[in-house]
Amino acid sequence: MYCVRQVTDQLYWVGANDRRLPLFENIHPIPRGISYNSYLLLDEAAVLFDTVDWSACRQLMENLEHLLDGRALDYVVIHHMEPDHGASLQAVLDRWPGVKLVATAMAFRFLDQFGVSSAGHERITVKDGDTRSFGKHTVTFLTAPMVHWPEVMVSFDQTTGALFSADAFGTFGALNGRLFNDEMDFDRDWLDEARRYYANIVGKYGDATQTLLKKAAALGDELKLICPLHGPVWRSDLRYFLDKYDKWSRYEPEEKGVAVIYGSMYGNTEQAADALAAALVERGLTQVSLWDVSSTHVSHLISEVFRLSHVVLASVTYNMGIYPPTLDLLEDMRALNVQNRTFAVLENGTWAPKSGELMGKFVTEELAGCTLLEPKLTLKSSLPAARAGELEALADAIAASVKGE
Ligand SMILES: Cc1cc2nc3c(=O)[nH]c(=O)nc-3n(C[C@H](O)[C@H](O)[C@H](O)COP(=O)(O)O)c2cc1C
Repeated sequence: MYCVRQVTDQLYWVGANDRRLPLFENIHPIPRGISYNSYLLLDEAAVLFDTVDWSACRQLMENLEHLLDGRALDYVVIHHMEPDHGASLQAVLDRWPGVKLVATAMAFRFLDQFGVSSAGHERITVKDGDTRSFGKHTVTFLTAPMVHWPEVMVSFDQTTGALFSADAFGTFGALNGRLFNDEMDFDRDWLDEARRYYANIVGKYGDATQTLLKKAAALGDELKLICPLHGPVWRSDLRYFLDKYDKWSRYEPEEKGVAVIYGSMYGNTEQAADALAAALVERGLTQVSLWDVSSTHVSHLISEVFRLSHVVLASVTYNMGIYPPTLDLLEDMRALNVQNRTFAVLENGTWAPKSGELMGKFVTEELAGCTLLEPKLTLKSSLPAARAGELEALADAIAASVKGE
């Protein structure tokens, strides 16, 4: 059975949802699933913008058969050759032997590398700024290198104002019938997953995203729709999501607040982290969150670090080093280019506490624009009530920094 949504008079969403995939990129948990968006333009030419993951191929084909209704598919525009969008290309090429391919030179190279057999299909190589008319609709192709992969391009339909934005503006989560941002409470139900998607999938490439945002800004009021490869289509309040992307890609926090992330084996570090979080809330901070590094997937922690201005890392000492899950988080922050955050550290050790010094060094030497607040709080196995004043002093320093005092 087909499942399509009309986007504009001649444009249709023909993608599919996957609610069975446990891990996106075999890394990131997606308990709410994922959508693979694909779009069909039925103008004088029938144009497919991207395909879907192999798991969603059958749905894509049924959607296309339904809408084409015996008519041939004329073009496939490939914005991104990653297999979650390119894997079903072969089935489309085999089904419509006359279909022509439109992509960047690098995307065609990747297509060959992934083993897609396109013999007999005309290849139209496009460069940044090239334009093509498909009938009433004239589309401009804009390269967006490293907005995830180097071959990426986006395209802009001048007629409808639709930006096919590839992985930019994507979101984790299956669509479940709702396609447009105004059919859902995005801020309540989707923003956290959108941020987690951005931070972990695109987050490393803030500069590339900024370049794309400038191209989008140059479109001005002509930009009416954003059609990403995952998640909702934006047809209203575009500024809201463009502003989020602007903040995230500048590595600016969305909120002034503190993520307290602790690594603890026997509960003593956890207890101190709990007390610190409570002390921060008592000082009037409303954005305080507390996370166990061992039981929270690192993708959520990265997302929280992108959201908030301050991070407290509380970690036991482990073989004279940082607790391994906390070290993983720090390394992920470095890999994803986390910048411009204020950190505080709390360490624990029974015979030679060392994790605080190492975390402080990592933050100041490995993460661009990040600063370390004093004092560092050192626990020797546990924090006795008699030392509560030291925890209060750390809370004072963090709260003052958050409030900009
Ligand atoms: C495998 C292992 C290695 C450890 N290495 C160190 C160490 O190098 N230095 C130290 O002071 N404590 C070390 N510890 C002890 C813990 O850091 C310490 O007991 C801490 O208080 C535990 O805090 P928790 O109750 O939050 O788990 C180690 C513990 C384990 C299990």
